[in-house]
Amino acid sequence: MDGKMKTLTQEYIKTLLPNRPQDSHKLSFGHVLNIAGSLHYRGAAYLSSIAAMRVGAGYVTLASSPGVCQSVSTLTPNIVMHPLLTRPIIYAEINPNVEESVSIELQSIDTESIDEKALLQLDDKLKQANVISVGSGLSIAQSKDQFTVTMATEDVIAEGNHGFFFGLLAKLHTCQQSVIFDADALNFISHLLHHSKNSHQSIPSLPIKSIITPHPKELARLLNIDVNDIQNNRAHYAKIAAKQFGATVVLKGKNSIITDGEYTLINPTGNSALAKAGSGDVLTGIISGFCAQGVSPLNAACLGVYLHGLTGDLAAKELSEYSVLASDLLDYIPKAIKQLLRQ
Ligand SMILES: NC(=O)C1=CN([C@@H]2O[C@H](COP(=O)(O)OP(=O)(O)OC[C@H]3O[C@@H](n4cnc5c(N)ncnc54)[C@H](OP(=O)(O)O)[C@@H]3O)[C@@H](O)[C@H]2O)[C@@H](O)CC1
Ligand SMILES: Nc1ncnc2c1ncn2[C@@H]1O[C@H](COP(=O)(O)OP(=O)(O)O)[C@@H](O)[C@H]1O
Repeated sequence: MDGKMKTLTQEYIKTLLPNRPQDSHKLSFGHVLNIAGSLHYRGAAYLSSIAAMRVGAGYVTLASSPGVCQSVSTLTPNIVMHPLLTRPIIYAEINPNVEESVSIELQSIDTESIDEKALLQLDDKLKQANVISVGSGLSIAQSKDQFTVTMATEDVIAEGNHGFFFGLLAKLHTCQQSVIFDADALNFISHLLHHSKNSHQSIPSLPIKSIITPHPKELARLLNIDVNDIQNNRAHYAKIAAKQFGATVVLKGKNSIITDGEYTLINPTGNSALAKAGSGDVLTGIISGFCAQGVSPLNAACLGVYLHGLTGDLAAKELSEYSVLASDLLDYIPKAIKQLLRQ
């Protein structure tokens, strides 16, 4: 590939498919550690984990709250669960019937926020995995957004998954494996960069083999610019992000852009069937599954985006662009791979 922007072709994509040696076992095809899901977004953990296995990864571990792990394990026996320590959120409730000075009562509720101590539970898994995906459905909700609080009580308000994520970023910083940052992982980074009270704290740079998969609004948050500017010059801002974060960037949407800052590719596959909640989580799983099999970040991003779009095209042919669900895409991944192999 030269330095100009090229459209991905099926012939080229086929050359990126990893081999399947017969003298092999499950770990020959890689181990994905997927840190995903939260109280409201359990489906994202399922979709991203299964998609990784559907494209050939040999082993997927889902690290999430016990509630998410339980839900996903009822849906599928194929994923290994790593339940993480959670903590209740302390919040203040104001009783309107009494004077405010005496009205604040501390309450606690289990919102499945991951405790910072869970970082210790990840040490071994981070060593075992050869790719880490983080963020699909992780939830950046802070208790402050959910409950009525006063200045006086702000100190005791726990901050959702923010502490856990900040610690994770520090751990991942020196990681040599491919790391895919999706959805709320990107929103956490944006928050740390542009809105955190602690934005004076230096943010660890991303690991050396990072892939970020923003939709346009997520990229707008990361770069702190207007989403319309991004949409009017998608390749330009994707390249800026690649250079700023030292990562391969997948800027999602119709004709997704893939760039590492040097090579820039545009994807021709996909249709409006993919504009359905959860289809981005499927993409993250597909890319991590290819990274697990030893494909480089740029090639895994190209292969993943093309195949995801092709999956949507095949699904729409049978189900219509109206009716495809993100979970249907999982069933069309094998058909899309077979089409690539036939070619
Ligand atoms: N089943 C599950 O468990 C699912 C879980 N999910 C998980 O949910 C979490 C939140 O993810 P999220 O993308 O819904 O929220 P968020 O980043 O706040 O963006 C919302 C706003 O962004 C905009 N916007 C979005 N797309 C855009 C585009 N292409 N181009 C331009 N703008 C775009 C749009 O703003 P508007 O245009 O309305 O101003 C919209 O209101 C995340 O962790 C994800 O993994 C989901 O995958 C769903 C299925
Ligand atoms: N109209 C479209 N044409 C082609 N691809 C699309 C279209 N709409 C969405 N997609 C693709 O679907 C996925 C949506 O991801 P995302 O916006 O993160 O949604 P979610 O968070 O709900 O999963 C991306 O891969 C995007 O490129």
